[in-house]
Amino acid sequence: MAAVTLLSTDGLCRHFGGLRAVDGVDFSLNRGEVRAIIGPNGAGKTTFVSLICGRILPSSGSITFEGRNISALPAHRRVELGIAYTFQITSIFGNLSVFDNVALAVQNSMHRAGGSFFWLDEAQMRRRIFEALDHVGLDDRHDVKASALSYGHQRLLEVAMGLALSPKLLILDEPTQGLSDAEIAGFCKLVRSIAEDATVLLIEHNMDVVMEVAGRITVMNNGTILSEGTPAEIRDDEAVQHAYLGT
Ligand SMILES: Nc1ncnc2c1ncn2[C@@H]1O[C@H](COP(=O)(O)OP(=O)(O)OP(=O)(O)O)[C@@H](O)[C@H]1O
Repeated sequence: MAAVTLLSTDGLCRHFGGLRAVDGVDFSLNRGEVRAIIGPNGAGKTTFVSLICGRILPSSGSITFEGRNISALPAHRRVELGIAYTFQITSIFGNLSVFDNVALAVQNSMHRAGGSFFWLDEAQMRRRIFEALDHVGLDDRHDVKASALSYGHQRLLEVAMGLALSPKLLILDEPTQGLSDAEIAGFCKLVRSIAEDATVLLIEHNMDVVMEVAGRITVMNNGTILSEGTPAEIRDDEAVQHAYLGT
């Protein structure tokens, strides 16, 4: 089947004063891919995905999602179009239950998107929340306070908060940071199952995870794309080894 472009960027730049955090990035992501973005600290990975989800706006260049220029749209409009994200910094409310955290994520996007999910009645909303919790394996912990979850489970809760928005594109920023080996193995399985319905873009430092889950890898360095290819191609790429692996 021919690949269909879901998201692309054209000459995308974001400068902070004199610093070119993202510097003329041309990027393309096909529907159904699991794409990893890797690169050394400060390469511009988080800035790049923040531009895609609208947390920050570009200095220049454009972002196209499903054929539509979304460069100037605020984040909540992009959520409405199907772009969901979880970031390194946790967005969980510890004193609320697991269920309520997911409910809040859905309600927030409903509210901010001007009622795009307005058609969801209470039963539908509950179903959607439980589906998301079931997907990450937290359904039996729905009434537990989020602060009582282990760190690994809190990260899964964040993924559930993204999944409950039924995204076409789910962006995960360092999702396995701080997880145990067993939790990381579970996470890899989870990403593969999410990818049955959605496109996944993840920033990941754990190379074992990258090699296992990503169909393709984009390597960033100094705000630009250094290389792109399959895990095998990237592993054998000398420029990547030099810049990223320091060998
Ligand atoms: N809001 C900001 N203001 C000023 N500089 C910033 C800002 N955000 C990021 N930067 C700078 O932009 C560059 C790219 O940062 P970014 O966080 O995107 O890199 P990264 O590849 O995600 O790094 P890491 O792997 O350490 O998370 C860094 O030099 C960083 O200090």
